[in-house]
Amino acid sequence: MNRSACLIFNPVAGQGDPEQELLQIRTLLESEIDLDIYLTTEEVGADELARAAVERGVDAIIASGGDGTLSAAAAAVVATDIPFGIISRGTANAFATALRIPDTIEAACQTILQGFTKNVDVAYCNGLPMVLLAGIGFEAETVEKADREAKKRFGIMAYILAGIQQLRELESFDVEIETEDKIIKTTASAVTVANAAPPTSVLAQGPAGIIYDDGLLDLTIVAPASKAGAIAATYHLFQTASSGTAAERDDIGYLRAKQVKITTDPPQKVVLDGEMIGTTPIEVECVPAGLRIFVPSVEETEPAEKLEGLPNLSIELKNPSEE
Ligand SMILES: Nc1ncnc2c1ncn2[C@@H]1O[C@H](COP(=O)(O)OP(=O)(O)OP(=O)(O)O)[C@@H](O)[C@H]1O
Repeated sequence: MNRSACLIFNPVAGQGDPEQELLQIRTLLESEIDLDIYLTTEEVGADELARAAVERGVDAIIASGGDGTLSAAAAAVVATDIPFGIISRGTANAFATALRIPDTIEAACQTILQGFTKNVDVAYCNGLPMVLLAGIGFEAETVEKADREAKKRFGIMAYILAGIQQLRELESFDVEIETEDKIIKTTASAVTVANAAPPTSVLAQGPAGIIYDDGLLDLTIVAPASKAGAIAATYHLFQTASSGTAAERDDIGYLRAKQVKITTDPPQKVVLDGEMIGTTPIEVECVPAGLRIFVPSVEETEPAEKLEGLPNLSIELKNPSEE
């Protein structure tokens, strides 16, 4: 007997041809999975459609769209034990990258077809489900500045341009961070509480690797003293994210905690999984193993070598025994 799933599809997400993409998904999945397909509209979002699917008691929920669609659907699936599939078709694809799920339609569908699932942590931030991260300070501002029009025109560049613009307006604030075992007070320009984060969420990259199934949140505090310092700190975090090492600058701090309460003076804007949700204070609590997602059976490893494409390339294999 075939498996079955509810597919929630955003027909305006990303820069591809949505009709073509839906057809591709159906072609790949429908050989083995009976799909009940729902399209999001401006009025009825992925959250509402996913909640209704949970109530119907479906076998699996698959969401396809940009980060907005995926996190809205995931939020409704938290703590239900219904397996959740992700087919990413957005600009940044932060969600899939953070959860280490392939971001091409074909590979994402293969992952779902293989049927291998894993429980990952989620969190609640001020009572709202959080899969990736909550950003206070300039990460929050970046999202607000990269509007939908700009994203459509410039893709991922929109985020970078918004980030650069934000650096020029850098402001610091007093912050108090209360975890289950300590209270930290300092001055900062950005505080990020991550459950999972892609390397492009630079301001979350204080610790050496963000672990999404350890029952803990990863906090990064960035406190540069000047604009030049902000650029240097951001660049350092970018490097640590790429190399998998922990940040080592006086103006970057990091810690892990099960739960955290953050108050700032003055109040700061907060972005939760890519959406503005208001201002500080926030309270974030990790929900260990709160979401069951389809993942590749073998984690993809980065290739250690890439040479193809270089001009006039020739590769000669040496056999040491013949020397
Ligand atoms: N049928 C529709 N018509 C217009 N807007 C829609 C429709 N369906 C969903 N939306 C809107 O799409 C937004 C979510 O977009 P989503 O994040 O999935 O894609 P994206 O913006 O292209 O991706 P990314 O955030 O990665 O750039 C929501 O604001 C939602 O209201």
